[in-house]
Amino acid sequence: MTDEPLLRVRSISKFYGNRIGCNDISFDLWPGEVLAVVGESGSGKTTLLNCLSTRLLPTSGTVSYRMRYGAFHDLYRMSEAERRFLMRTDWGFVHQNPSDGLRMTVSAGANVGERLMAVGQRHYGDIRASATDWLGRVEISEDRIDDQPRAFSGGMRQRLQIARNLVTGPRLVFMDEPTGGLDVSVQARLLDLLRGLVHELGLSAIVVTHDLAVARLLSHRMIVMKDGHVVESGLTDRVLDDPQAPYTQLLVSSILQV
Ligand SMILES: Nc1ncnc2c1ncn2[C@@H]1O[C@H](COP(=O)(O)OP(=O)(O)OP(=O)(O)O)[C@@H](O)[C@H]1O
Repeated sequence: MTDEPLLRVRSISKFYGNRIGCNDISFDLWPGEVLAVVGESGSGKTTLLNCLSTRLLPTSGTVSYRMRYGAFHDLYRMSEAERRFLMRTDWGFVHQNPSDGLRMTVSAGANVGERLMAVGQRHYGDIRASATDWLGRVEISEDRIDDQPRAFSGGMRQRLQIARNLVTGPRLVFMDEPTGGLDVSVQARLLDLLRGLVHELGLSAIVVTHDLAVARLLSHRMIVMKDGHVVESGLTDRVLDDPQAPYTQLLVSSILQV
């Protein structure tokens, strides 16, 4: 642990014309910390995640990232090439829909291996060995390495997407509803796996979810959004066990009733 954050987010706002996407969001993300961003549909979670991961240009505000060599860089002042380099090396992005994060018509092994090639690995045997190792870590059996992900179940695809993202040893992973769209039993297994990997690798992550159970299991801290604003933030257990904002109280109680 260092005493400096990995990401500093200051007054990020994104407007779509007159419509608020997200408004005046600030927080620090610390090394090894998992932050959940929760809220109902349309509250601005995806807008915020896309602004933080430089997929969307905010209307105002700054996001700075502590590079491996220690200096903070303003993400929106970097060149496109520098941002792409960060995305390939230091960051991962796990999409809700695995087909957005995988190449569906190349083999599972190649999906994992090509990320290693993108960071400069050239030795075929080493790449194949790392891919095999990572498939094992996400519980995909080795004999599926040459199969294409379109032949996989939804849960397997999502596990493959996770392997593809983690194989390069990123420091920060963005996740957009990583267990959305999966059966409940598949979700539980995936969450367990994710929790183990995040812990083992000491990853920092920002996880967007509308599911408070996902936030509870994965995150240390959470922010609750409504209509583009943060209505409450704090340690996950505190927010869920003792919500202060009326909106969070409603969210927590409505979940408990189902
Ligand atoms: N490309 C866009 N153009 C115009 N308005 C948009 C666009 N994308 C999002 N919005 C609006 O911004 C607000 C926040 O949307 P956002 O998708 O960030 O919410 P969300 O919490 O991620 O919702 P969901 O869980 O349904 O994805 C909504 O009012 C939405 O209609």
